Amino acid sequence: MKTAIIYASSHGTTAKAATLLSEKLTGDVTVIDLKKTKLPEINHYEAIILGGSIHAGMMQRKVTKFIKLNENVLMTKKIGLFLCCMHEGDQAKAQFELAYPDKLRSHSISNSLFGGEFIFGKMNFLEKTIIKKMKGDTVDASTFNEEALSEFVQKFQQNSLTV
Ligand SMILES: Cc1cc2nc3c(=O)[nH]c(=O)nc-3n(C[C@H](O)[C@H](O)[C@H](O)COP(=O)(O)O)c2cc1C
Repeated sequence: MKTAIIYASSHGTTAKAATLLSEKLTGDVTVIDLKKTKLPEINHYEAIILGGSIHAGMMQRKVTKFIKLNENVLMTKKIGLFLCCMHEGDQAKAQFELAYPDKLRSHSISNSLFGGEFIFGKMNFLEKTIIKKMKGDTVDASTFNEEALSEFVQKFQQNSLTV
């Protein structure tokens, strides 16, 4: 099965998740960074995995725009959706629901939250100020969840055989 992992990442967490996914998935997998490839051609892929992260409540516009432009084609593919963010529980779930349209979420065969990372060395001054105020310090933190990523892969592969 030809699969494309299409993502946008601000500080590298989603990029790391995309690479890990490509290593764990079987078959022919291509990783596409929307910062480098603005209008990827997706017709020849049977499966598409979309990923982004949350900054100030919103997923990257590059991902949202890609979804809008390809809405109809995406509904003909096997779809996986993931999100990286630091909020957990209901807040994370609400962010996920805001990031991906209803129609695409219902159509997806696997979707998950992979947690996130605060890497102060990669933040600009404004970002550092915002996160320091919110968090109370400038210590790097990670909730990145490789187990959730492996479960996502398992479900994606299992369901792609039946759908
Ligand atoms: C300036 C800034 C704002 C953020 N805002 C949110 C937010 O609103 N909700 C959330 O859950 N995580 C938030 N995060 C955490 C990011 O989602 C997390 O750092 C994620 O790992 C970023 O992934 P990326 O490097 O692929 O962009 C924020 C991080 C930064 C630096």
